[in-house]
Amino acid sequence: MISLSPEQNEIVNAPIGQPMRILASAGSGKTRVLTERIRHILKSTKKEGIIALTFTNKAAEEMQYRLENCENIEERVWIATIHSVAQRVLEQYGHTIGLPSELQIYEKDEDRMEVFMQSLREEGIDIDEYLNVDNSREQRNREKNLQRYMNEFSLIKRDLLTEEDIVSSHSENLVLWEMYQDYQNALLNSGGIDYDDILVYAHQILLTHEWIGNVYRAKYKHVCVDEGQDLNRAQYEFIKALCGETIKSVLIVGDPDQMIYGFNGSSIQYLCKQFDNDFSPIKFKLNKNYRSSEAVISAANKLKPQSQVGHEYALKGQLIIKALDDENAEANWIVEEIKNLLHLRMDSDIEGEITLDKMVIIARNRFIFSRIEQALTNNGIIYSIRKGERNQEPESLFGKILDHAIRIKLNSKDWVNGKKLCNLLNLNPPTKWGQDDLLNTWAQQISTIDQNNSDLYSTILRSVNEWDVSNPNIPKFVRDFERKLKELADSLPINEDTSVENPAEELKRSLDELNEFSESWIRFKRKGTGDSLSAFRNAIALGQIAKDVNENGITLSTVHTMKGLEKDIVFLMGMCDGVFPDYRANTQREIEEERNNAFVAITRAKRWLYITYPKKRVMPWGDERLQRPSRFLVEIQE
Ligand SMILES: Nc1ncnc2c1ncn2[C@@H]1O[C@H](COP(=O)(O)OP(=O)(O)OP(=O)(O)O)[C@@H](O)[C@H]1O
Repeated sequence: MISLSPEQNEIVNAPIGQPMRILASAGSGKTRVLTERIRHILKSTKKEGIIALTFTNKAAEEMQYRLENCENIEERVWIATIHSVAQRVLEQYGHTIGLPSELQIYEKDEDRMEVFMQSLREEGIDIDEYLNVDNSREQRNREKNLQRYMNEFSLIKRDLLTEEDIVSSHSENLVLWEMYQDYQNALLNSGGIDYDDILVYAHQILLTHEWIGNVYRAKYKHVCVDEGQDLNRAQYEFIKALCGETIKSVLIVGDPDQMIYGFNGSSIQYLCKQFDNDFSPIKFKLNKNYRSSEAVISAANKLKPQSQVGHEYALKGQLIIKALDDENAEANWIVEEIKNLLHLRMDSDIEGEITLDKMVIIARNRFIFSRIEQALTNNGIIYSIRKGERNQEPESLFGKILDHAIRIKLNSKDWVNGKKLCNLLNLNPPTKWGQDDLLNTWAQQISTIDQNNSDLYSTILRSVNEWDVSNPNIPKFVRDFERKLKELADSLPINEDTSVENPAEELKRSLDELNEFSESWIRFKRKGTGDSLSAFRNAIALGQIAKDVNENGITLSTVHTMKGLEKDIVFLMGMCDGVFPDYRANTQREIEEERNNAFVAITRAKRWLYITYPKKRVMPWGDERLQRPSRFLVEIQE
């Protein structure tokens, strides 16, 4: 167990009951201090509960893991993302503001747009006129305008804007607020809400029903918030409403230099100003980097002058910068370097053997990885890509049918998924949505259609229809269908013609997805946050029970998915202007956020940092373009 520094200790052992704000630089031990503080509160108070709010599900799991050995941890500490806590408020108290009890989250953009468009069509509205599309023949214009409105709606929710705000800020489009209301009604008429609504409605519930906030406040007397620099207004106001007038023991920790969610409405002003105004906290600072070597800290300080100091025992480490002829040369050079490192095996800078799991390749965006993936594969080097937390769509027909059927079971008004299911199975969609018996009716229809596996598909619908939504018997479903799918596999003719759609592959994918479904259910039950089908479905939609990434081999990660994590050896690739900073960043504020991204990327390194860029890149249409090194790289080299 590493001992805490005097500065860290002061925070962990500060008197309990007062608001605290910690501004701390990369690698200065924020996460450690936060977990130790929670441990301290648990020990020092008898029964009081703590809500610990994280930014990602992964960070919540990590904190859970670190606090595992605390007594009564499950009962006393609620560790979750802000969205998960808000979702729980909705599940339990949504009815108090007129929301249906089985709320469906439309997590995909395409579904939200479809719900909106269909409701306009039903009202007999001329969509092109409504969306202000000049040329009605241009489908692309319509989609672009629609996407623009969807972004506006998102912004309204993330910034908690009111009608007056909209009217004063959008004088060129006075109907925006009306359109927003149309969109909200369209969602609710389909029995659903969107991702941003979770916070908006939960906030509204807490503001309008003091007693509901009191239910939480009776149990939880302390609130801790991680990654405070990434809060947007809706998130901040939700936390504030959760604390109400009574919770004063609020600790917020963050690093303004690591704010990288501006596209999500984040602003450092909630951490740096608003919290100050609302809570008058005691303030702390941590700027000693315990993670990185001198070489890494020096590079970080070039980007963010005086942001951090190294600690007494920081190793020298190394920074290697390399310009390569083109993207292939860059990928090959990195792969050769990885091989050299593996060959080296030991070095006094690195604890233990140098292995692939001690390395990460970071890029500004995932499109940069195509060459390096190819080069790693060609050299037989195992790698995995860290994915974001959003839900993965099923791919097999079996998986898709199951997914849509579950949504219909939960919400028979969900014509978006209902129609998709009808399309998949060649069924006629009903003229009216919302009847309880849809799945059974479709199951009967399929039985009469002559198509491959119709028996299997109708049985899926029937089985899902029979589930008790408050506690579905999913293990039995999994057992039954595992057997059925295996029987189908056994009956396949041998020597399948692989030039046509391969049924063996499709069956394998179906079984894999059934297995994933089963594992998700087990993880959901283990979390203990509910038993119902709707809680399960929403946990999937919010990525709360996503499978851990397989971190075998070397990791490839974008800056955003590497946030909060660390590795001994970091390769930062594709470091040319246009990629990093991203070509769309034009304003001063956007460029500063790109700088934050670069700062996050390099401070992931514990010991050795490699930065590379190609001197030319081939554009998708074949042109070769000369590249300039990233302006951030130039600064680091100065
Ligand atoms: N007092 C300490 N002594 C030695 N090592 C420490 C100390 N405090 C933290 N560390 C180590 O420093 C590293 C960074 O700590 P941590 O991840 O908590 O920092 P952080 O501030 O959350 O980082 P970031 O914001 O950059 O993600 C970890 O490896 C941690 O174990």
